[in-house]
Amino acid sequence: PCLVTIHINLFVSPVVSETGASLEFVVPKDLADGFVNNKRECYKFRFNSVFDQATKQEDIFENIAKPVADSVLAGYNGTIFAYGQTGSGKTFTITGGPERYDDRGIIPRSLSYLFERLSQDSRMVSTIHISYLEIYNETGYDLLDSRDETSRLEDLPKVKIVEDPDQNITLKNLSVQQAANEEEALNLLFLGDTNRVIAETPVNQASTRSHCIFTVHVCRREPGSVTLRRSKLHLVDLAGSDRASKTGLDGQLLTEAKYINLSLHFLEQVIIALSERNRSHIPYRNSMLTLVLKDSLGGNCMTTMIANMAVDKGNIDESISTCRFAQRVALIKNEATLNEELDPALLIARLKSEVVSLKEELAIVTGVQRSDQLTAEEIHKYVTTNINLCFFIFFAKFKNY
Ligand SMILES: Nc1ncnc2c1ncn2[C@@H]1O[C@H](COP(=O)(O)OP(=O)(O)OP(=O)(O)O)[C@@H](O)[C@H]1O
Repeated sequence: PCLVTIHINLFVSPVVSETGASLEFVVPKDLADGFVNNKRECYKFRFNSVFDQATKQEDIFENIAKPVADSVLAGYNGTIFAYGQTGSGKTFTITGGPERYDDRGIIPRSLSYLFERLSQDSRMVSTIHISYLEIYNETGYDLLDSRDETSRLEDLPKVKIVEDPDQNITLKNLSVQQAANEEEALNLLFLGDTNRVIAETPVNQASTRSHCIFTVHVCRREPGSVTLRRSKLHLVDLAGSDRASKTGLDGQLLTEAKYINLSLHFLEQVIIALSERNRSHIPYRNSMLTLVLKDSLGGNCMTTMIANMAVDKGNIDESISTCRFAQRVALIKNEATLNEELDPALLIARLKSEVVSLKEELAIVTGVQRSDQLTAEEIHKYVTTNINLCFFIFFAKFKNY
């Protein structure tokens, strides 16, 4: 199945027309000059769905996040990422607005939904863990650090990527904390968001210029079963995609803009490579973002991209560039598979209890009670076999000489 879906979330009243799930930008000749392309006036893009500024957060959750959360409960990985220029509503969509309860975004609604569904399903034993990572200028920071000393981003624990020989990625120093219920999970979200805000200064609005990845790790098993089902839900608030060339920045801001542009460029490169069927090499290693999302973009994952746009006249070129990026993402076809694995400790316990009951059955049938000690006959058989084997090896070596 095609698992990459693109949804457009419009914030500011559009100067574009929406027809079903497509968007049409009509750029007047005078505006086109110096902005986009003064030859072409009409740009049309098709998407899985288009939401205008009147759409409620609840509708966004029902249409976009709920199907992904359902697949996570079924044991598949899921990713939802919000892409778009600064101020287009990415944080509002992913986390929500601070003022009204109805403005809760995808993260709190997904947590609430996951805990509700897990509590209804008494056939499975489930646990939820949370991690929250911020990537700023190619360095990862653990947002779930609960020490009170954080006043700058640099005070947070730095997260390092470690790759094992099988090219599996682990994130060293990123805490993964258990949440027993919705309230505990929301407290972790709050802790992470507080660290995000504290680490900012008016000069350094890091959250605007960093990528934030909130991950819900779900582990499920039937009572007594040795099979574990592990899945992850990544909810990603990307840095603003504004093009550095246009923003007229210098100094630290320019450095940040370059990092963002570069990491989004590498994200695009990975996406393009994934959409080409015969490509054997996917350039995940170029940036921390693509390495962290390695199993969540093209691999074993249901990926949904939300392209946020502030579609007013001044932003028309950024909006068209966002649409173009979204169209390229739509070309990826993922094959998601169920993440099942055996728990070795449980497997050994099960095999041991099977041995005990088989011994009991055997004792009933043969009338002989087995113990863990070998019988004299078994010891004799074992010793004779070994002597014969040594003799055979000696003979074979002797023949070689
Ligand atoms: N659909 C919406 N309804 C009401 N307010 C919104 C909506 N979308 C965004 N806003 C408001 O617009 C402002 C900018 O939105 P937001 O911070 O989510 O943008 P952003 O894309 O995350 O920006 P940045 O890249 O700087 O992080 C915020 O004050 C937010 O509350």
